[in-house]
Order: sequence, then C-alpha cells, then structure tokens
Amino acid sequence: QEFRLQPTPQKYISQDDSISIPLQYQLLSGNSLSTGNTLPLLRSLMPGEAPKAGFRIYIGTQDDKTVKNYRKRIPQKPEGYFLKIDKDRIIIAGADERGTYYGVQTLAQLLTLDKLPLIEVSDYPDVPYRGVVEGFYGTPWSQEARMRQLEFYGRNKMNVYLYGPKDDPYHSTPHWRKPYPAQEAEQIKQLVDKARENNVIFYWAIHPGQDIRWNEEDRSLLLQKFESMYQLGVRGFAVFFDDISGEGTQASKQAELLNYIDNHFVQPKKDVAPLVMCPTEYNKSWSNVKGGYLTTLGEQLNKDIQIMWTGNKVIATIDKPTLEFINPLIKRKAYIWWNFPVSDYVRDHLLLGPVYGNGLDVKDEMSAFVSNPMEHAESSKISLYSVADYTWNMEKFDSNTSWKHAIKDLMPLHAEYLETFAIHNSDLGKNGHGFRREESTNIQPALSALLKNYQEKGEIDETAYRQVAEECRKIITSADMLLASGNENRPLINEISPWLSQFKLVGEYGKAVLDMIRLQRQEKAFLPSHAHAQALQTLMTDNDARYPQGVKSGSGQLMPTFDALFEASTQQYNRQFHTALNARAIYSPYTLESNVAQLAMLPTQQKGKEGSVAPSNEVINWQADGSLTLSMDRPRVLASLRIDLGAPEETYAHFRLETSLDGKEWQHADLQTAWKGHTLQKVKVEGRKVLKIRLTNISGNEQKVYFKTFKLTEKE
Ligand SMILES: CCCC(=O)N[C@H]1/C(=N/OC(=O)Nc2ccccc2)O[C@H](CO)[C@@H](O)[C@@H]1O
Repeated sequence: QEFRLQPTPQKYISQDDSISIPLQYQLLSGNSLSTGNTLPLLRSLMPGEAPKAGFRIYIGTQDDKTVKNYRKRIPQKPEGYFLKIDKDRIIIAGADERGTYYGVQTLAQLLTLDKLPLIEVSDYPDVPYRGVVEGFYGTPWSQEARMRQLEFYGRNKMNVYLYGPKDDPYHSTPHWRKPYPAQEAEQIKQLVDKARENNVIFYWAIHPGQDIRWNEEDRSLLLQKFESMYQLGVRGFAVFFDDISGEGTQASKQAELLNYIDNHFVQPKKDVAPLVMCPTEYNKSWSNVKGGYLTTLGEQLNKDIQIMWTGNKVIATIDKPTLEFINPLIKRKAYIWWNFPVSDYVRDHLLLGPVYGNGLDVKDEMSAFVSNPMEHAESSKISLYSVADYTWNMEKFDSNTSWKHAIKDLMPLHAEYLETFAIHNSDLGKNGHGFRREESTNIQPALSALLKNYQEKGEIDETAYRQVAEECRKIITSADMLLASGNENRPLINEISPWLSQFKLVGEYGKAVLDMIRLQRQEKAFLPSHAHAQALQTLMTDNDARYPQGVKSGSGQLMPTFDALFEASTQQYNRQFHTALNARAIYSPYTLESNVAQLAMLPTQQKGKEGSVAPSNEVINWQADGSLTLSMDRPRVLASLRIDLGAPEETYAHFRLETSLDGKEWQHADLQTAWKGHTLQKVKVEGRKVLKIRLTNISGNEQKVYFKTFKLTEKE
C-alpha cells in the first residue's frame, strides 16, 4: 500500500513538491519545551542541529514567541498542532505540549520518505482520551511488553494506558491495601517514566471491591496506596468496581468514596489527571435502571470523575444508541472500555482481524475509548493501531485500509504473509458472550461454492477448487515465512508460533481434503489422501497437551469446510466401494455451557479417550444455582470422571452432579463417597452412558472454588 500518515490527520494540504531531508538546521524552540520529551524526540529524528545553519526549525506551543507568527494556524483544540514543511523551514506549533509532541510524531513518519514533502497539517484528536486498559484475566503483560506498548502509543498518538491486570494481587484482592514490594515498585516507576517519555498518561487502577469495607480505615488505606503510587510518579488514578459482589456494590458508598478521593487527593495534587471509575453495572444487559445504581452515580459523582462503560453487553461494538442510553443516566459522556481484542474467554483463539462495527458518528458522545487487549501484547497491536486511527479521526476511519497498514507497521518485510495469517485468525468461535467476528472473508465465497456444489451435486466447482487450492498454498507458505522471519519482530513470532504451526496444518489439511474430493472415484488412490487427512486431524488436536488453553486456527470458515468435505467424500467413497472408512472428522466432541461467567469462557479439549474442560487459574465465584454442563456430540460410555475444585471435602456437599442421556432426564451421580480425604473426587460412573454431565451449586450461597480438574475418560 502507498504511504499514509497514522492516524489520518484532520487536514492535510500538499504542495506537490518536496525537499531533501535537511542534514543541518537551526533549532528555535520555545521555553515551554525545555522539559518533556518533545525536543529529545526531534533531535533523535534529526541529529543535524547547528547554530549557523540556513534551514530553520521553529517549534513551540502557542504561547511561545518562536511560533507566534503561526499562532492563528494552530487548531484551538486540546492536543492540536500545526505542522508546516517549507523549502527553508519547518514549523511545529502545538495548542499544548502534547500537541507539539504529536506534531513531531507526524514529522517522524514523513522522515521515513526519501524526500520531505512540502505540506501543511492542521490536526487534533476527536476523542479526548484514547488508548489501552490492561484489564484482562490471565497472564499479565511482561515489563518488556509494556515498555514496547508505551512506545507504540506515543507513535500512534494514544494518550492513556490504564494499568489494571486482574491477576496482579496488589491491584486487586488480597493485597490492594499494601504498597508494592521494592522490585515491583521499581518496575512500575520504569513504566511511568517510559509513559511520560511517550506523552502517555499512566493510570494506575485499584480493584478493591471484592472485600472493601465502607469505613474510615479502608478509605485511608486506599488513599495511602494511591499516595505510594504518586510517589512512584503515577499521575492518573482509577477505581474499578467490576466483577464483584456483596457490600462493595452500593452506588452511594462508591460515590462517597470516589468524591472523597477526588476532593482530598486528585484536586489538591493539581497535576493528576481526572479520576476514572469502573462501575459494577458496566453494561446495559447487566444494568437495572429502575434500581437506580447508574442514576445515583450520575447524580452524586463529582462531574469530572469519568465513568467507564462497555456498551450494551460485556463484549459489544459501540454505536449511537449505546451512548444515547448511558450518557443521560450518568449525566456525562461515557468513558468507553471496549472489550476487544481481549480474548481471555476464548484463549485458544487469536483475534487479528480488522476493527469494525463501531459507529463513525459518535466522536462527540464519549470522553474516552480504551481497548482491553489480548494477553498477547504484540498481536494486540493490529487492533490497537486501528483503535488509535478510529479515535483520532473517526469520520475518516476505514476499517480495511487501517487493518492493512496495521499489519505493515507490525512486520513491513513480511506484511503479505502476516495478512494471510491474520485474515484466517480473527473469529472467536462459539463463546459465552456470543460475540463473533468475520473470518477468511477473502476465500469464503469460494469455500461455500466448493462445498455447496460438492454436497448437493457431488460435483467439483473448478474455479472455486483452484482458488481454495491457491489459498492453501499461501497458508502453508505464510506459516513457514513467518516462523522463519528471524528478528524482524521476534516478540510477535514468539507469541503466535503455536498458532503458526497449527495454521500450517490447516493448510496441509485443506490440500489433503482437496485431493480426496478429486480422487473420490478412484478406489486405490483415495486411501492415502484419506489417511493423510486423518493424520493431520490428529496432529491438529494433539497440540492441547503443550498448550493447556488449546490452539485453534481457521476455525471460522476453513476448518468447518474442510471437515465437511472430508466427511462427504468419505461417505461417498464408502457407498461406492462398500468400505467402512472413518467418515467423522476429529474435532472436540465436547462443548461447555455455563451461567457461571468465569467458567463459560473455558475451552474443552479431547486427547484420545480423554475429554476435559481446561483448568482455570482464578478463583471462581460460583453463584447459587450456577451450573456447568459438558455436552457430547453423541452419547458416550464413561470409564471415569475426575473433578477437583481445590477445596476441602465438605465443599463437595454444596454441589450436585448429574448425568443425562437426552438432556431432559437426569440421573444423580455421587460426588462424596468416591474419594475420602483428598480434594480430587473420582466419581463412580463406570459404564454409565451419557450425553451430558452437569455440576450445580445447590448450597443456596455463592461458593468460591478453584476449577482444577474436570476430566472424563471414555470406555474403549
Ligand atoms: C468495565 C469493564 C469491566 C470488564 O470487562 N471486566 C472483565 C469482564 N467481565 O466480564 C464478565 O462477564 N465478568 C464476570 C461476570 C460474572 C461473574 C464474574 C465475572 O470481561 C472481560 C472479558 O472477559 C475481562 O477481560 C474484564 O476484566
């Protein structure tokens, strides 16, 4: 693709002329820039500063006399800037310090061209706060990953990063009251310094709700913790009340605490960004408007306190009606927490597709738009690049153009291969939130034409066949090219390599299945392709041992089509040659349904005769009457069932275990008698034929348990 500025500027005028990049220049900079990272950035980009040089660079904010002649050209918007490149000078004039910094970031992109175009850019962001909330369940990002992220945000004009990883014990229960130990504190300080260098506001979030008490003591402990973070350099603070139950959920208490923090900490400090809070009712499907939680916050919270919102559901795209619902209730513009590309509820999938589905007409209805990303930091950059683009200049946002450039930005030398990989690894698969994404859009018409013609008429659509064969070749090549891409983006390849290996198998499987439908009338030649296809199916399901969360690739369109063609051609062959070849593609025959949200996200796995639900690494808040149901694709005879809730014996008395052959009639299975003294229950289900297994909390109260083992073995 041709060159573009990222994000798309509000106004860009080109004189269709250019100059060679000045090797020497005289710098006239305003006093306002004497601190901060704007001048260091400029000097790192253009090292030829010389007092007597003819070429001049004028840089400053609108109060500086160095840019007073251009004052009127500066957009009067926060973070706005005016950038002009002329034959003998460059002017970078910002409405404020961050705007000037952004002007330099835009210049940095132009300096990657062979010659500097003579242009004028008048630019500013549509959405005031733009960035990322590290707010997912699962392995928090590493220090190195976070440092790289902050540089990425500086380059893409994102101005906030909210630190709130659910699994950091000092962010949430049990240690939110305690200061960080020295080592972790030093790491936070490093991040804060890196954020300042990239003009990003580092927000530190606290998640006290699970056990906060509404008293003087906890309030002062929370303020002391904020004070200790302030000493580390933190200048942005957030309080998250999401995913909690009990006392902590009262709106008036939450408002009282937040106003106190605002009045006694944020305002008096003068150099702290507006306080941000995440409400307990943070999406429409969970809100009970009549209950008054949101209106209480709206009425009682100080006006400058920001209130987060994920939309009509936990995972949802944001459109005008979404904001027309929430803004009047909270009496301010919602601070959008967008739960994409977060994948902590579909950890076997990578979400690398385009950012789409959010309204382009909502720039004035939100105070912020921050993305909750995947635990895979580098992989998340495909989406984050587009979020930066969307929030800076919303009306000009083009999902597909942005996606292509995001990929080129991530791996310029392997962009075409990464694009092939990304387009086939974008859907989430079935999940508890019901949120899906398009996948394999480039080849989807050929896949459905090929399958339709074959299934309905037993014929091969030659055009579709050729296109699918070509795509399989590209898939195999792309996987190898990316795995062998060396150090272009080693951190990215380290994250995605399990999926790259799986992706290659998907390509091979497609080729084998195409051979099968081609050779289906040839009694001997068909067999090796059938055998190879089965071998590939086995290899594609075997990876679970190495990766407990599972590794799925091409699960939206490619695999369902290839599996359907495998089954149809084998059935056809069996009919024609009176054989009994296995005509069932191996895929996980187990599906999980649960109304316990933290369980609903867990993938199921099959290894030979073993079927299991992936273990969870967090405490499960198993609500009263909450249940988990494991369903098979067909009735199977059990040899054993092992359940480990990581809790003492008596806990199992709170649960009822049942099996069913039809999903209607349920038989009790005894959890208690199986195994004295250990937490691992070996349930006596020997020889029982089941279609479904269900575990229910019948205690009438919420149970806190671990979900360590839920594993069945089938009889041979
Ligand atoms: C303002 C947004 C709060 C939020 O989204 N919280 C979590 C979140 N909460 O969603 C739930 O469904 N949470 C939940 C519901 C009931 C019981 C326990 C957790 O979903 C995201 C995707 O899984 C997680 O990454 C988030 O940390």
